Amino acid sequence: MKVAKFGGTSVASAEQIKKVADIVAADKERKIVVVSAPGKRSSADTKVTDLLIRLAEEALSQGDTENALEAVVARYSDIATGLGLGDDIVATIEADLRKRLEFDRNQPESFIDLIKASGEDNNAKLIANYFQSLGLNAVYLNPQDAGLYVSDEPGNAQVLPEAFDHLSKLADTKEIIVFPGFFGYSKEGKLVTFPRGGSDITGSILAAGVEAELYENFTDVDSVFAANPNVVANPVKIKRMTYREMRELSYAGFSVFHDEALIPAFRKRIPVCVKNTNNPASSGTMIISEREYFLNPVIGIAADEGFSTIYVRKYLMNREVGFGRKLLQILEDECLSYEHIPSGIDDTSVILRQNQLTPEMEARIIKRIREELCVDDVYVEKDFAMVMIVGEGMHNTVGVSARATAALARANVNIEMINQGSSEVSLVLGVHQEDADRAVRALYEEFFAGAGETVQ
Ligand SMILES: Nc1ncnc2c1ncn2[C@@H]1O[C@H](COP(=O)(O)OP(=O)(O)O)[C@@H](O)[C@H]1O
Ligand SMILES: N[C@@H](CC(=O)OP(=O)(O)O)C(=O)O
Repeated sequence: MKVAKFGGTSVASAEQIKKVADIVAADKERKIVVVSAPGKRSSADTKVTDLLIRLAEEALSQGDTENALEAVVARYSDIATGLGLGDDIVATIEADLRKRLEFDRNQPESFIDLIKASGEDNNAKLIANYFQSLGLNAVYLNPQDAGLYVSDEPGNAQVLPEAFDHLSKLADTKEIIVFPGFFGYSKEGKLVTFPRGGSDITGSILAAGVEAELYENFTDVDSVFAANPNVVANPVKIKRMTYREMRELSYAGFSVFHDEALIPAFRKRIPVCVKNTNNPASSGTMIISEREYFLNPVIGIAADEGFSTIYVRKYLMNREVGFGRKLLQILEDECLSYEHIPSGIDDTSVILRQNQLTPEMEARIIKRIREELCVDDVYVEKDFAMVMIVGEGMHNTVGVSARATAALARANVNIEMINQGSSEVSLVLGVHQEDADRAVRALYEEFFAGAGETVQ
């Protein structure tokens, strides 16, 4: 059995959904089909998920929900017409949305989750309906009925271990199951969404649950490339990569596959294949446990923006037992997660996602660190990007860091931070945000110039 997930671009229009049906019908092993909400039809378009967030926010601020609701219904109506489906399905979708808008708004985050998850839920119903109209033996399945239980963290759900047992029962299905991505239910029956882009996570959880032979992730590019194609022109295609290479690269900015989606597939050793809905004949990228890496020590270069550094200096920090624990305790008290902690003798920098630091939070953290840890200096610097060079071959190849730093020097990019060693497969370079694209291009040129069309 294969689990096939189709991303927002693959289900953005009737034309795209017809391609999805062809792909599903072409292989009888494709028994579980996970779908996203309709995504962008062009770069200027708006994803249905974003239209739904707007709708939820209008409702919460007692604004004009009718226009916002119309914009969502119009997307489904266009799709239904293009697929030759009757008006019933659109009426069902509109009624569903109106019903959701009546739910309790006292917990705004849960209310937003309920509205935004309707994008996937209604699309799955519509696509199941379309498959049936083609004579395919297909059914829509709701995540609650399937037992996809998750933690009650709105917009940030994590799968609960018992979900896998429930989902394993789907392995016997005779029908093609059309399953909405992006959300599950808490044990108390509350709908909770995964982080944005989380339909990839649903697909991986299902693939692990049924122990699929393959998890296919259909998107709008022929493969994972060695660098973001929006930054580097015609980057080389990656044929094979390991779970940990993909996890590091997607964490660091390869938005083609969600970084949290690797873990369920990895634990059950389910191979993942990233493929193109617009060109299914192309072999795509296989993500597997191990690969040979004699061709190039590096497999990809990614960059992600929006990081801040809390810089702390205290003379004799190295001798103060418990300093690191106390510093991290302050972050824990304030519910802040961090990404890296490069340290010197008398200094340490805590790098964290900037979106966690409101001005009030920043002022409170600085005050607490200064007063409770009696430091000589503490301040926050903003707008950093983390550039990550990733490859299984890096740890036993001499000179990767030297090549990387020399390439950045030639491109006149100042390196603010280097973190190497904790991960065997990556090197992280902190640079100013405005230098990030230049850094990626310089590193790509250094490691991939003349590499041909594909790597590994
Ligand atoms: N290294 C990369 N390789 C391939 N695509 C990438 C990479 N980095 C970023 N992307 C972007 O990811 C996009 C696909 O992801 P996404 O838009 O989330 O697709 P979907 O709608 O299928 O979920 C591609 O169109 C491409 O612009
Ligand atoms: N629709 C959700 C979940 C998702 O995975 O979408 P996509 O497949 O378009 O990345 C989002 O936009 O976040």
